Amino acid sequence: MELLKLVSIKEAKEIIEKNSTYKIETEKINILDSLGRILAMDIYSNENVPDFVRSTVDGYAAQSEDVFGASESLPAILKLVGEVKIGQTPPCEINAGECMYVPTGGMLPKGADTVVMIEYTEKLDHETILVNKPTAPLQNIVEIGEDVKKGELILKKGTKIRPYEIGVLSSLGILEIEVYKKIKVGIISTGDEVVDPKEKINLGQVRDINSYLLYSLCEEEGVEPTLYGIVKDDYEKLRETLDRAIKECDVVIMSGGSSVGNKDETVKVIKSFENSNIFIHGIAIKPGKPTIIGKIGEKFVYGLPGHPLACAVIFKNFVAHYFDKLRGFEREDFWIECKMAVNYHKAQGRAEFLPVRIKVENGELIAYPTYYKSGLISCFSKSFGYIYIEKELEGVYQGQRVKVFKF
Ligand SMILES: Nc1nc2c(c(=O)[nH]1)N[C@H]1C(S)=C(S)[C@@H](COP(=O)(O)OP(=O)(O)OC[C@H]3O[C@@H](n4cnc5c(N)ncnc54)[C@H](O)[C@@H]3O)O[C@H]1N2
Ligand code: MOO
Repeated sequence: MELLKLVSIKEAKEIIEKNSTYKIETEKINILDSLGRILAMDIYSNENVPDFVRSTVDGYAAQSEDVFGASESLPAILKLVGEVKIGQTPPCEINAGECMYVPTGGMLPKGADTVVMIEYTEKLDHETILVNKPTAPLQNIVEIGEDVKKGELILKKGTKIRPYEIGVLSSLGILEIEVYKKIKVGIISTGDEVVDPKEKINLGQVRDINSYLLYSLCEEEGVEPTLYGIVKDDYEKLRETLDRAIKECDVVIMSGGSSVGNKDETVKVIKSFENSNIFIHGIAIKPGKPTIIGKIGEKFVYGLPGHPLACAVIFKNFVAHYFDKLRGFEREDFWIECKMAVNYHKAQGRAEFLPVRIKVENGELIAYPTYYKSGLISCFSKSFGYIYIEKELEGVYQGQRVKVFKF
């Protein structure tokens, strides 16, 4: 029986990168439809935001020199020369010894360099204001271009659009942006024992988890999944479904039948396509060892392990990574540092992704492994994230500080 030739995680990622030649087209969309999409252009600001000096409080625009040293016992006395209306330009400039009422968000009159909050003033009569607290130059104001400067690169190609990016774009009046089209991903579950959850199952059968798991993982990545259903371990049917999926999608993910058993047809079926090339069959990772990654023409085809946990771990590490490459997205992984609750001995020869949940004990974050087998699914839903244990290590010790990455 042929043994799988395992590549390391690093090698697998490099192979994926080297083979990422497929081009994803771009499209122009309204910013309200752009949440989670990846920007396909650099965006420069063509104006200053704000483009006028703006007050951040309700109060009196004044010259800071005039209110320097003002106090309750010795207030500064200013002449009120008018009022700024919100959304309008000030009626006039102010000079030394003068002030003008300005609302929050109102434009500062020329001559003013500070705004005294209304709470620190007293209106003596219709044209006299007493100020009993000093304000420094530039206090309580937003300067021209303080938010965004004209000509500034505000969003880089490859940025994932969040609500905050949409806010910045609307502040500049940019309502249409160019993003990568959603990557179309075909999902095929295989296995004689796998049954659609809508149907009744018999002993020995299992409900299809992977179609649902992969579909939602795809949605989380902002790509467009299509389910091609469950295909029995039948070479012709699998070939026919893969042929259809590869024509209709940019990437195809199959699950099940990736190992070396008698009925594991995935490799045979991929190889039957004239223009196919399998560049990975086996990664030194737990869970997820018997993973297949190849191409049919220019399009990537994945054969993920049938075990649901393995399927999810491989998706996160090697499918999402490929989506990133196609869209120029640089992912940043953040972690939470925790203390390990117990000793954990890792399997030899493979790097391991160990699911954990976090508890707070005596003010410390403690990571508890949610003991798992890769054929299970519920331990992931009980976990916060995972710790990564390198291939060369034997395991992790109780009390050791570990990095917990969120799922
Ligand atoms: N002799 C060996 N046997 C196995 C090896 C090995 O190296 N030598 N590797 C094991 C590892 S590790 C994994 S992971 C699995 C992967 O197996 P396959 O990818 O070939 O998947 P199947 O055999 O088709 O299924 C495995 C398991 O998962 C269940 N399954 C499959 N599809 C679904 C689905 N859509 N929803 C829910 N569950 C699914 C299936 O019923 C099996 O229980 O191979 C080990 N064996
Ligand atoms: O790689 Mo397998 O996923 O350990 O069971």
